[in-house]
This record gives sequence, C-alpha cells and structure tokens, in this order.
Amino acid sequence: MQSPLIIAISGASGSGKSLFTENLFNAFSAQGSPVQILREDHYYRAQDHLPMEAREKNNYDHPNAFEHELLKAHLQSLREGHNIDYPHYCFKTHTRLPDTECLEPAPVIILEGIMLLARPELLPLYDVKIFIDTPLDICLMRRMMRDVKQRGRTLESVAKQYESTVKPMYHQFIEPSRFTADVVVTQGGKNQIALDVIKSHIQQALQ
Ligand SMILES: Nc1ncnc2c1ncn2[C@@H]1O[C@H](COP(=O)(O)OP(=O)(O)O)[C@@H](O)[C@H]1O
Ligand SMILES: O=c1ccn([C@@H]2O[C@H](COP(=O)(O)O)[C@@H](O)[C@H]2O)c(=O)[nH]1
Repeated sequence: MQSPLIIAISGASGSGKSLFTENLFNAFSAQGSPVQILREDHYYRAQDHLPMEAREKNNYDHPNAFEHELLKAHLQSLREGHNIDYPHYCFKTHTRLPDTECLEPAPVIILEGIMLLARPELLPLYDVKIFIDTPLDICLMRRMMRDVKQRGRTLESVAKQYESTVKPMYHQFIEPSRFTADVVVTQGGKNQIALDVIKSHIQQALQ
C-alpha cells in the first residue's frame, strides 16, 4: 500500500474539529474510500495513580497532558502499514480505559485535536495541516452545552476550568499554532466550501 496521507485538524476546544472531521470522513465514505480517524483526546495520559480530586484539578490544556510520544509512534506505524493498539480515554474519570482498539492503516488518516499543531516535532508527520478558527465565545458556548450533556460536568465547573486553564492555554499554545497551518477554516465544522477544497486536494494527492 502507498504511504497514507495524514491530515491534521486542530483548533480550540469547541471550534468544530470533530464535526469537520466527521463531515470529511462522510464525504470519503460515501464514495467508498477507506479513511481512518484518530483523535488526540485518546492520547491523554493515564491517571489511575491519582485520586479523583487531583485528576479534576489537572491542566488538560497543556501539551504535556498528552502522550504525544505514543501518538508519534502510532503515526509512524500506520505509515509503515502496521496496525496500532488505539487507546481509549474517559472524560468522566479523566483516565484511560483498560481496553484498546486494533486500528488498521488506511490511504487517508484524519487526526484531530487541540495540540496537534503546537508540537514542532509532530509537524513533519502531517501532509496537510488545517486550523479551525472559531471565535472563543462561540467555542465556550458549545463547550458548556457539550460538557454538561456528555462529559458529566456542571456549568460552574466548566466556567472555572475555562478561566483557569482552557482560555490561558489557548492563548499560549493553540492560537500561535494557527500559523503553522496550510489552511485556516472559518465557520466551524459546516464550512462546505472548505470541505470541498480539502476533499479535492486529498483526491488529487491520492491519484
Ligand atoms: N458551524 C457550526 N454551526 C453550528 N454548530 C456547530 C458548528 N460547528 C460545530 N458545531 C457544533 O458545536 C459543538 C462542538 O463542535 P465539535 O466539532 O465537537 O468541537 P471540537 O471537536 O472542536 O471540540 C458540536 O455540538 C457541533 O455539532
Ligand atoms: O480529562 C479531561 C481531558 C480533557 N479535558 C478537556 O477536553 C478538551 C479537549 O477536548 P475537545 O474535544 O477538543 O474539546 C480540553 O480543552 C480539556 O480541557 C477535560 O476537561 N478533562
């Protein structure tokens, strides 16, 4: 198999990375092209050794919260045509789940996550770098709704975490990483023109 094309999609939490990734995935699946999605969130470090109180106070918006060494090794394995043991992470317990999932390489790999463009050593592994640029107030509103509905949080805890880590770390790490991107996408996960442009670039690169 030809070496896979690796697309990295980054941006703030709540910017629309997951939706953009799903929409790109659906566009390829509809025409029968195999695509593999990898989420940086799955590479948050295991914290079984810490009590829940300490886990709740952790800074999850610093690059060191992720096991990027493992992500890098997995991308290299997929490039070489090998399967990987993809970790699973639980946002409610703030640690890895015991099970992993066997993922196979595919011609297109879409990777999404907040710190993907903030680690210089990861950048050479990507073929296309995309930044989803959404105003922070919109990201916060979306995150509030999602974290309360899906991640077992209260409005108070979301607001507190946002002020203490999410917002300052965004300005320190994520916002500057925008300048490493090949494409900056406005209007979140539903920007159809951006989806079409990126899809046609991928199609050409695969020929
Ligand atoms: N352009 C958009 N218009 C309306 N809702 C959107 C748009 N982009 C994303 N969303 C919604 O906002 C929420 C957060 O988006 P998501 O893709 O999960 O963000 P991220 O993965 O960057 O944290 C989701 O409920 C998603 O459906
Ligand atoms: O245990 C955890 C791990 C992460 N977070 C928050 O998640 C977001 C990143 O996920 P998105 O899907 O991109 O929103 C990050 O901002 C962390 O603050 C967490 O709260 N708990």
